[in-house]
Amino acid sequence: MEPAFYSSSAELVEGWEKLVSNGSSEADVCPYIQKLTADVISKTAFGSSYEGGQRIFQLQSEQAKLIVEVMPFLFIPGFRFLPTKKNRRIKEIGREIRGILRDMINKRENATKDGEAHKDDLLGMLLESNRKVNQENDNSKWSGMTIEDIIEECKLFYIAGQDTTSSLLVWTMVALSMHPEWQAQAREEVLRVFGTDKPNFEGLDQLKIVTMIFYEVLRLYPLFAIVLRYCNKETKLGNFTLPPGVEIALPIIVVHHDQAIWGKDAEDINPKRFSEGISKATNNQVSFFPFGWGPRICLGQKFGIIEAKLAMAMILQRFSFELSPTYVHAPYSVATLQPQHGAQIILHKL
Ligand code: HEM
Repeated sequence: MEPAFYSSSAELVEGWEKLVSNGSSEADVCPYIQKLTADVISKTAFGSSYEGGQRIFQLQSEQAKLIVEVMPFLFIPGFRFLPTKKNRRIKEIGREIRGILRDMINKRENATKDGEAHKDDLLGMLLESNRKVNQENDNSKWSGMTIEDIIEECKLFYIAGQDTTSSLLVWTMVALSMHPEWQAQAREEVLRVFGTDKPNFEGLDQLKIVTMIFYEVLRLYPLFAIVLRYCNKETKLGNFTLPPGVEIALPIIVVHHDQAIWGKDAEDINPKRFSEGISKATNNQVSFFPFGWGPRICLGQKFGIIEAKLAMAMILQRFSFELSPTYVHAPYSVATLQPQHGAQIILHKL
């Protein structure tokens, strides 16, 4: 993982170094950071480079935008089955993504048969564990995952592993631009731990201020505004009894902004509230859950935080940054919480 995190972050900062060759330059950082996290997930999950997965990312983001557009009509029973232009495009995209992934899996299986494939990425591990389960059962009865299951897992990793970490990094750059005093503290910490050397995993563990800033950014801008739960059986929730079949929305964004929990400055950026860790900041209540909670909690939270820390450390080592006057603060939710009009930031070479 470390080489993929490092090489993709190095590519990002090298690109920005060219951009600021005259000292300073303005850019919407979103596409650069999206490319970084797309590259990392492509390499670690599928062993392919960004170009290999580029079509899947394009299709998934088009699909997410269309889904947000049709959402207001979903209360009409059967609406999603109507052959409207948008519904047809959503289905078409789904078919194209499944086709690309099926092709990727077939190629990998053929390469494995020829003894060529590597097994240390997610796709390799899924196929290998599937092969073992079936061998243990003498291939008599199919008991592993089906190709369709594997396709669904791959789709989930593409969407869960890319948009999330990129949004965290983008919001962190926006927050640190709004609060240069925290940007200075974060840079001081990074330079104290790494100097101008290449960051390593052990050092990333020592970045306490950067971690506090990430938590505060995830509190104010939780990438998923809500998570959903479905009651399989009658469930007691406080004074309520919920019958089976009921779906519950847990509004992360509302809890994270609640003044009764976080105090009068709930709307302000104050990383200090996490200086003694999450349990102290929340009084041991479940009031901070940007990665969800319970058995379905995010599988990639450590992955995402380490990836973001490494990228942020490399950015802080090389640049200072501030918001451009053209930036408009408008968080909106398309699959994840994103700045609606981009994140225009002025980068200065250090
Ligand atoms: C800062 C980054 C991230 C945030 C804020 C985040 C947040 C979340 C949330 C809120 C959920 C739903 C949990 C629930 O329903 O309780 C989730 C699920 C998931 N995430 Fe993440 N995520 C992040 C990064 C990642 C990364 C980098 C990966 C993969 C490498 C990943 C893989 C997954 C997977 C596979 C699930 C589904 C787990 C399941 O249903 O059992 N996430 N994430």
